[in-house]
Amino acid sequence: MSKHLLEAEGLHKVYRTRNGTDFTAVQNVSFYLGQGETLGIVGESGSGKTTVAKMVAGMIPLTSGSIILGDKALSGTKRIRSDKRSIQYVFQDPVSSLNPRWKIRDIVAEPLKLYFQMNAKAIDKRVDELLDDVGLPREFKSRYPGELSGGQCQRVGIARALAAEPAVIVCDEPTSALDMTIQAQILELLKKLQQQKGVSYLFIAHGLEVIYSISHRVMVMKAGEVVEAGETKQIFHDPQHEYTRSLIEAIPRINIPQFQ
Ligand SMILES: Nc1ncnc2c1ncn2[C@@H]1O[C@H](COP(=O)(O)OP(=O)(O)OP(=O)(O)O)[C@@H](O)[C@H]1O
Repeated sequence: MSKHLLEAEGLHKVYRTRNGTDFTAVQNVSFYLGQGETLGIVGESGSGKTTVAKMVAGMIPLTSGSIILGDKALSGTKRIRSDKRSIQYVFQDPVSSLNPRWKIRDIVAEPLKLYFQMNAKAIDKRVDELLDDVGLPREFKSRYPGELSGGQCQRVGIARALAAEPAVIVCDEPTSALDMTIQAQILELLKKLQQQKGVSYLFIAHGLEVIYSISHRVMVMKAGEVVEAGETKQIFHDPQHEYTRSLIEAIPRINIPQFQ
């Protein structure tokens, strides 16, 4: 049995590019995630964050390395249903991550049908509860994604992830397509849901300011490697690496009043 809920060891990803050459996107990345904890993964564009996130979620194969959830080693992409259920993904673009031809009811009900034996009445009740959980009116059930704002679509994406009752939700820049006020509301919602349900987040972000308030620990990536990892406060107040310092300097101070 592993010590933590999730342990990733020596993750390595080599992509075969279109011109037939190999490109190493992620090298020797290791981290752990405790139950009810948030690990923020931060780094500039192309640093390998999404590649790590997708390997953890079983969406792309690992070139090498291991991922252990609880006491179980997870295979790359050929995961059994219960392992797929345990790690859910919230995407960066809330609108395009939802099927435009499906009503909100059907989108949120999909994991319920896939993972749990529930009758139609129970599904309807659970969809209502999930919409309540993410702060959306129940009437939205009969709407389509195109009739909702970006922030509302992201709430639907979160409800869909929660429907699977996962141990871990990978949040891949879930607020970067949203404006500042909506960003803050979604972060608050994710924090509230974590307190209520004890779910763990792997939270990907470009900049440190987004993850300051939500992450217990932070892992900084650059060019496919981890340059620094530690408690959020330590990373902000006593960064050890020049690259981390440059990310901190890039933050407009007004965005994180607690940090001043
Ligand atoms: N399918 C692929 N084939 C080839 N190279 C890829 C593929 N997917 C990603 N890459 C490359 O791997 C590197 C890491 O990409 P990744 O998307 O993981 O970075 P990221 O840190 O999430 O970036 P962003 O913040 O822009 O999403 C990049 O150089 C990217 O071009």
